[in-house]
Amino acid sequence: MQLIDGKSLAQKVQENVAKEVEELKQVKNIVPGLAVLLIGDDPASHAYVNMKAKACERVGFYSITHNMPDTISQDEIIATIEMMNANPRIDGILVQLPLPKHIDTDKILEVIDPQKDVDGFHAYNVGRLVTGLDSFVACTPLGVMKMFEEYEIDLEGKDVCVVGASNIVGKPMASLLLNANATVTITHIFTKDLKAHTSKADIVVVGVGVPGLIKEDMVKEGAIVIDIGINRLEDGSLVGDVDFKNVAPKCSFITPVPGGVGPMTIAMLLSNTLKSAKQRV
Ligand SMILES: Nc1nc2c(c(=O)[nH]1)N[C@@H](CN(C=O)c1ccc(C(=O)N[C@@H](CCC(=O)O)C(=O)O)cc1)CN2
Repeated sequence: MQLIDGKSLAQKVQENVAKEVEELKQVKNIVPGLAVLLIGDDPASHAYVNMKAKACERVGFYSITHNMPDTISQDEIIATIEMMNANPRIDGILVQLPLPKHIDTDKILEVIDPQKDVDGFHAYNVGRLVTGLDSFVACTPLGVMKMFEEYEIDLEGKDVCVVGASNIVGKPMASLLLNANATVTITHIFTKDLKAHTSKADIVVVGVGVPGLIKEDMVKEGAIVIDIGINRLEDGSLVGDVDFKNVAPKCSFITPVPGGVGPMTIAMLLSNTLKSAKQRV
């Protein structure tokens, strides 16, 4: 069994981004800029946004965080996004999710200029991804693809079971895998027999937020298991959606939580923002 080390890979991606930022500054006098909108007081969202701001600082980006109370109106959020759309120093805009219940997430995401949509959540970029065109791709699934590349895991013709069909993880993950010529099954809350699907798969990718959902008898011998789940337990510890201790011995490759896919999310956000800055006109 080989552990896929997301922490080290994320570090490597960040170092490469930092080098490219230095070049971009010297050759074109461009400093990539990221704007983050953080609405409400969810502690996990605050922690992730802080991590993003620190990562931006490390690689030499300009970044701004718009911290807003959860009493804010939808129109005020839209006005802030429009301001960022028009700001020439800003190459990437993201709205930290989840949003408070009174805000319509789909409406908010549609306002972001698709050319600055470094989270890849805008319908324009989702459509381009599905059709196999170049686009901004959601950071977590993009990070998983980077892991496959780094560990030379060939996807062509592989049976992959994606557990979870969310817009930010499961669906873009399935599109990326399909574009890489894998045979993809997406399972979700209404799937009748989850085990029937996972146990046949060469690769299982899970991101649903249910601690320990994937058990030893649900994966085949030699499977590759990618755990996108991030669940904070009452004792403060962090676990994924896979029963790691019992599943790992059966796997050829597996990602841990923490230190697996999570750090790749921020690394790929930096990479997407750099890509956007390079496309500045
Ligand atoms: N607008 C977005 N919102 C959310 C996204 C996203 O990509 N865009 N993803 C998640 C949260 N997220 C980034 O926003 C994120 C999650 C986890 C990690 C991470 O590095 N996790 C570490 C553990 C960190 C800890 O101790 O808490 C790990 O798994 O090792 C980074 C970013 C939902 N919202």
